Amino acid sequence: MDNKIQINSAGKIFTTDKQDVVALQDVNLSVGANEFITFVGASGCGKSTLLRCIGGLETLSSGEITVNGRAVQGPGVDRAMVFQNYSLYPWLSVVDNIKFSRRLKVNREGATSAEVEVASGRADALLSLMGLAHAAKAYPNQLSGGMQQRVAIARALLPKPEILLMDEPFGALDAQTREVMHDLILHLFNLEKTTIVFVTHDVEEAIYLGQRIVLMAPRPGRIDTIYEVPLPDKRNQEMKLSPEFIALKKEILTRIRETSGMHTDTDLLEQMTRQAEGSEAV
Ligand SMILES: Nc1ncnc2c1ncn2[C@@H]1O[C@H](COP(=O)(O)OP(=O)(O)OP(=O)(O)O)[C@@H](O)[C@H]1O
Repeated sequence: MDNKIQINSAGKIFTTDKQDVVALQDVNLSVGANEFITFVGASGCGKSTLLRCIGGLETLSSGEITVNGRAVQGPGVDRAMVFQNYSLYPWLSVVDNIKFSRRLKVNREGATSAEVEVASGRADALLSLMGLAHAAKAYPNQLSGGMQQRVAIARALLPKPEILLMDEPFGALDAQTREVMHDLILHLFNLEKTTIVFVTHDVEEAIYLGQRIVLMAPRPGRIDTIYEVPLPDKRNQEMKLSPEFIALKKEILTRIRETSGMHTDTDLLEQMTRQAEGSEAV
């Protein structure tokens, strides 16, 4: 796998009135091209800070992050970000929200009508892919949370970014909508061949989506463990009941608890593992 993102000895210290916070300490990681990598870890372990540094929204205090071998020095069209709050423009329709960034670029660079047409074609394709064609003319306040997030993802994908950086994108959605979004994002990942870096609090989400999972630990924010997900690349919801899935979930939850002092219901997980093993044996 080609290397897309390289993080070398990354450190980030936030200096506040009261104290210095070491948000990242000696973080080293390679992310491959067309890899789906997920980040989990206790609150405050630096997940969002690292994502923002990759996105160029935050600068490192030490170390370096490169994308395609070039040092990150700010945001760029090669990296798109999607956040938990959909941050759509309320005064623009769905289709205009999706085309917005391209319109700015087109205006700035005095693009030809052919280029505008290509952008429009891709916007229409993304609308269909996201199941939003019927809502193209609607305004954000007329959409459900899941639909708004689909618009935000389509908008992020419009310029064909090589890397999609997602910070708790489904955190505000209900469980059922999240499942739909999971399968949608995996479908997009396969179609668009992007590299996806995805931050979440939800361990099940991290396993279901990720090829690798990076578990970070707090105080100081650092990488604790990297897990390979023992599931085929083509995922389906049934896999969440497999012994491998449940065993990994338990291992990660236990490690998060150990690194943060939080508690999980391990008895319940053990019971689920036994049940899943029982149904495998039948
Ligand atoms: N702008 C800032 N100024 C001061 N401290 C900050 C700033 N941003 C983040 N921090 C601190 O850096 C540490 C890491 O924060 P970060 O938001 O990256 O963690 P996180 O793992 O994403 O947390 P959560 O899961 O709760 O979102 C925390 O202690 C946080 O309080």
